[in-house]
Amino acid sequence: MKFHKTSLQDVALIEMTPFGDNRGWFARSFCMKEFAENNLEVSYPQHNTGYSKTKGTVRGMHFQVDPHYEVKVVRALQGAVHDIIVDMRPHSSTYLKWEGFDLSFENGRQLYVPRGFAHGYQTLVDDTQVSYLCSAMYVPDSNGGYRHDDPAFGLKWPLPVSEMSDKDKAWPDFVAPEKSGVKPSSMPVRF
Ligand SMILES: Cc1cn([C@H]2C[C@H](O)[C@@H](COP(=O)(O)OP(=O)(O)O[C@H]3O[C@@H](C)C(=O)[C@@H](O)[C@H]3O)O2)c(=O)[nH]c1=O
Repeated sequence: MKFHKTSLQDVALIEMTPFGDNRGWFARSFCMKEFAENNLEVSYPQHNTGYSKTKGTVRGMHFQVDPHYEVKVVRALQGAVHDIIVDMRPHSSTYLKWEGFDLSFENGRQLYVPRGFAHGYQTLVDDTQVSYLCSAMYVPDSNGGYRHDDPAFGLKWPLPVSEMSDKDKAWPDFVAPEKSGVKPSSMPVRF
């Protein structure tokens, strides 16, 4: 596997190393040893899959709050997505910065999303499956989110939005705690 740095602190873009033959190919998608050598989380008690029917579907921007905050390792098992993450860690050098990544079945790329990031994606084709390893169990009460079009972030999505959950339409505006003086418990990482 190859591990690439990105513009965001602690984020990695991971490429598989496929071994091709007459049947197709084989590749490692997770390796405890290689992740550990790259200082990445190695324990993932949950492995989730989300299927979206329609091109343009947006899910996000999601996180779980501390202490249930989680690393996610995201990839497209089928189809393609534009995946966006926002660094919500107040003490990070890339606090409130974001970056988008194209993840597809064809390119096999995986995105390593550290604890303290908001995460979302838009499907680029119909019938897309996204899989992600999670380093923490799902805890409904610790779920948080921001809207995909929150003006505080100015995220650029490649397509018009076709589908979205009611929950994702209703997330409140992000207000920077350092500006408002309010230190919300709904930040992924507590202030
Ligand atoms: C995430 C999750 C959801 N659920 C349930 C809750 C709900 O009834 C149903 C659908 O949940 P959601 O609407 O939150 O699914 P979805 O919008 O696909 O949520 C996912 O979005 C992407 C962007 C992420 O980053 C993921 O961590 C996750 O939050 O599944 C679980 O039982 N376990 C889980 O781990």
